Amino acid sequence: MLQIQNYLNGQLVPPLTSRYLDNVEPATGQVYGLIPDSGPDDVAAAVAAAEAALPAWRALSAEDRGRLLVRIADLIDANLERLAEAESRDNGKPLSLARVMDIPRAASNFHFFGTAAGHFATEAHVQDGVAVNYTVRHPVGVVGCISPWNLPLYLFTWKIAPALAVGCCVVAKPSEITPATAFLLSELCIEAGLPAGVLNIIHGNGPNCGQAIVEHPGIKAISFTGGTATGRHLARTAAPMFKKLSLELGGKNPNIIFADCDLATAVRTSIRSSFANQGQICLCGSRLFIERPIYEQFKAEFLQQLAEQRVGDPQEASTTQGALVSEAHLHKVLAYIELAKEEGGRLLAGGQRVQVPGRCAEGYFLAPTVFENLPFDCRTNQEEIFGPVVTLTPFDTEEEVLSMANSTDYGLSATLWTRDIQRAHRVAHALHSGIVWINTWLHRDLRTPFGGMKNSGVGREGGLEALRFFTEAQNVCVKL
Ligand SMILES: NC(=O)C1=CN([C@@H]2O[C@H](COP(=O)(O)OP(=O)(O)OC[C@H]3O[C@@H](n4cnc5c(N)ncnc54)[C@H](O)[C@@H]3O)[C@@H](O)[C@H]2O)C=CC1
Ligand SMILES: O=C(O)/C=C/C=C(\O)C(=O)O
Repeated sequence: MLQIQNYLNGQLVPPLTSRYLDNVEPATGQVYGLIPDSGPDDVAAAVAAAEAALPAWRALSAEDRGRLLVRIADLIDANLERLAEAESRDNGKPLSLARVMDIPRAASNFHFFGTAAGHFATEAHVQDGVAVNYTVRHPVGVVGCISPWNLPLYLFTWKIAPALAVGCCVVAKPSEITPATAFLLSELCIEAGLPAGVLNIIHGNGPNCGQAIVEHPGIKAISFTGGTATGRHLARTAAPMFKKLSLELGGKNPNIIFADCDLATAVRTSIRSSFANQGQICLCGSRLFIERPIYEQFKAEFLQQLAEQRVGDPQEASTTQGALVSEAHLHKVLAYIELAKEEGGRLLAGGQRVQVPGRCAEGYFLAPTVFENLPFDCRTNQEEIFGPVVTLTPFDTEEEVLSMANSTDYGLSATLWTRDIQRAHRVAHALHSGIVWINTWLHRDLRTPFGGMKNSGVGREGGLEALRFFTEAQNVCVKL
């Protein structure tokens, strides 16, 4: 049985609470490990360790800090197979996906921010020969990073790496549902020689452990990715303490397909943007809007390619759809499928739990599900389902599709498919989304601002935005 430990002040230690939570393998429904059920005392010890480590860590040159981060990136690369297996087992995602997406991206996060810190220049403003102002960016101090279960190591490292790069020390909590790769990362940090206390990984649930991180007065900034309701609660706690907040929350993203698109590429990519990671990516396009002249053709080709998806044991090479992350999440998604039927949706594919024979008989598998005939403003089309469930809706005009696409409380990402370059830019600029992909999906450049509008979040991650978030700007004015 895998028994996970906290990474506190450079050591792997049991929680001060002495309590543990079960860790369940979603593909089998069986408990396969234990994770610390840490509480406020564990968090306080982590903050104390981080505060003690801070002066030496921030005094290191960006190059020296970067060298350590790149060493961690190299160790992630060297342990790719072990990490991918752990991620797949913990989350239910296909091993093949963890191998090519989650773990390589975790290494890229450390590599990118390890090298980026050396390019992080300060600004200067000269006032007509009268004065010069220059901006110093100091590390914020000890920061909290709280991450979700859908892309566990990928999102955990996306927060930790920029914080460490600029000289902050970190108290981090991975999701209690998928703690395994964060634990393996703590072993790699020890192997890399990361100084004690610079990064502390405390495991536990949201209300006890996450809440204690948000409430602790020693934590100066919080970077959070997760559900919108949790983000709202977190903001309510942190705002009166004037903590800096970066919130990456939910999405209900439109995928707009115009009749002049490259249909084959649009269909193939839309299968991925609908169902990758069992639809459990905040960037998945769950509302497909198709221009009426190609609606039937798109639908037929989409359903034909969907039939080639294989729901099965995440460890098998042929599997494209693994298990949903938990029994509770499976039931949440199944409840939305019932709601879609009640709202008048016509079921075109899926809609039911899948029984995978053998070791996965008790796993949380769901057939990729497609509905049509639902109004754009029904709950199915407005609320985040965060699973392999999409809707198809025809449209006639650009104006109509924009009003449907922008109708939700979310504004994270959007995809549009067209060969008309002017329309592509016009529609992109009119979409209320922090991220717009034209003729592609999840094409990432780590330098770009990443985040959402409306209820999809506050602030931006990525590139300079992340480096700025984890620093305090101080202006120094010198009279010439
Ligand atoms: N990136 C995204 O957009 C994600 C969206 N979701 C959405 O959120 C829904 C709920 O999923 P959950 O697993 O419950 O996500 P969640 O938002 O509750 O969990 C994310 C992280 O926040 C922590 N957390 C929970 N309560 C907290 C608190 N009071 N203070 C500090 N940290 C806290 C959790 O332990 C976890 O590490 C999902 O069904 C999905 O719709 C979930 C995960 C990722
Ligand atoms: O940074 C990325 O490429 C992806 C981020 C995805 C999320 O934040 C999410 O699914 O929660």
